[in-house]
Amino acid sequence: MANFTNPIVSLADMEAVTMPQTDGMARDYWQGGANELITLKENSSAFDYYKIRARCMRNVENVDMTPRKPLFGKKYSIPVGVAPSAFHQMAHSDGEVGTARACKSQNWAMGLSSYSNRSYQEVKDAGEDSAVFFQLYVFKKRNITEDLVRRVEKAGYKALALTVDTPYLGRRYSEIRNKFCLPSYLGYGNFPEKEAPDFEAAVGGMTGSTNNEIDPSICWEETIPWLRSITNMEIWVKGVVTEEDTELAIQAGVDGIWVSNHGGRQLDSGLATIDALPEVVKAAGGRVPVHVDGGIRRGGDVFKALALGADFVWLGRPVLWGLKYDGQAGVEKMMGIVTEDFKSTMALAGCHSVDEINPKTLVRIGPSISKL
Ligand SMILES: Cc1cc2nc3c(=O)[nH]c(=O)nc-3n(C[C@H](O)[C@H](O)[C@H](O)COP(=O)(O)O)c2cc1C
Ligand SMILES: CCCCC(=O)C(=O)O
Repeated sequence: MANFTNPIVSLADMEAVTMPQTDGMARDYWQGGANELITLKENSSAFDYYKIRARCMRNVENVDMTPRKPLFGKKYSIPVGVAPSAFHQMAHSDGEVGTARACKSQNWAMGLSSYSNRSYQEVKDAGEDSAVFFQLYVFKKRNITEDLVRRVEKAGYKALALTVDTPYLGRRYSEIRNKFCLPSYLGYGNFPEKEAPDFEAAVGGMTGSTNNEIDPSICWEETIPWLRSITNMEIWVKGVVTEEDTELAIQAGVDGIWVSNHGGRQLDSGLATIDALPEVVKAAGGRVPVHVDGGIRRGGDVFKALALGADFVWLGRPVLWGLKYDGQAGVEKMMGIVTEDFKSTMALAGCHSVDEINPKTLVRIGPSISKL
């Protein structure tokens, strides 16, 4: 463990003590976002427009945090999971295996990035029932994607989370300036050496390189049916933020929708995800589950996302802070803080179970959202 002496009682504390001790290239990669960071910042700050209407005198001696619905038939401890993020070995030598062990020990769900350092098989072995989502990028070389999909299905992953907000990498100024590259001693765990996609070539967005391996031509009509033809896993889409795309996704037959703007790393000036969530939930109309990520840092944020209709929420950067803090134990510590904070919010709001967290428990103040 690095030398952290401050008591850590919130995720903000964990961020504050770990980031100054993180190498600049990694710190910029984790903390950065697209362009002027407007969406990155608003993902978190927009939660403050929502206020909780607390009920009292409701005997909250027992509070049950189990999710409203099982996920892939399993009851996790809490409707909060670990979102897929790339290159966990930049935070700790255990990498995604440490993260998966923490998920298994705390009974949390986990998504694994296509760009993990450790392989999907190592992560499945470590995380077992917790390692459920495999986040998919579709590459121009479709045979590489197809082979990967077949391998992760065989390993026991339950669903693909097809990332739909990244036809090109966003323009992340800090990565462009410092020419982000994966340290040479780390690898791409999911690809045989000769097929490893060229992440560095993607840095900079459309102008970064003509050799971007991610296929920017993916679309509803072609890509979802193609994935269906090669896998029996569930197919979810990660990165939907509008009612229009919710409808198209459902028409295309997806099994679930994950509202996300990639933690503000892709399109800058997009809506904060907590503000995009209600229109997606309304358009989905209960036909498929809706999950959300982006800027969630407190138990109150989890509560608000559930109140607005999300079935499950996911954390990105806090997992990296936890890993940096102390590997598996650090991720477990981060999870403990979120769990305590969510439980406390539920009790103080007078909710015994997640089912009781509904739109009536919230009001929104401040600038309103209206379509033009
Ligand atoms: C360093 C980093 C790497 C990421 N890598 C991926 C990735 O490989 N695939 C993906 O779909 N999303 C990726 N994401 C986005 C996360 O899955 C998630 O949408 C986002 O981090 C949620 O926002 P938060 O960090 O504010 O919690 C990454 C995010 C970060 C911070
Ligand atoms: C090509 C993208 C890889 C990781 C990623 O999604 C991110 O850095 O946000």
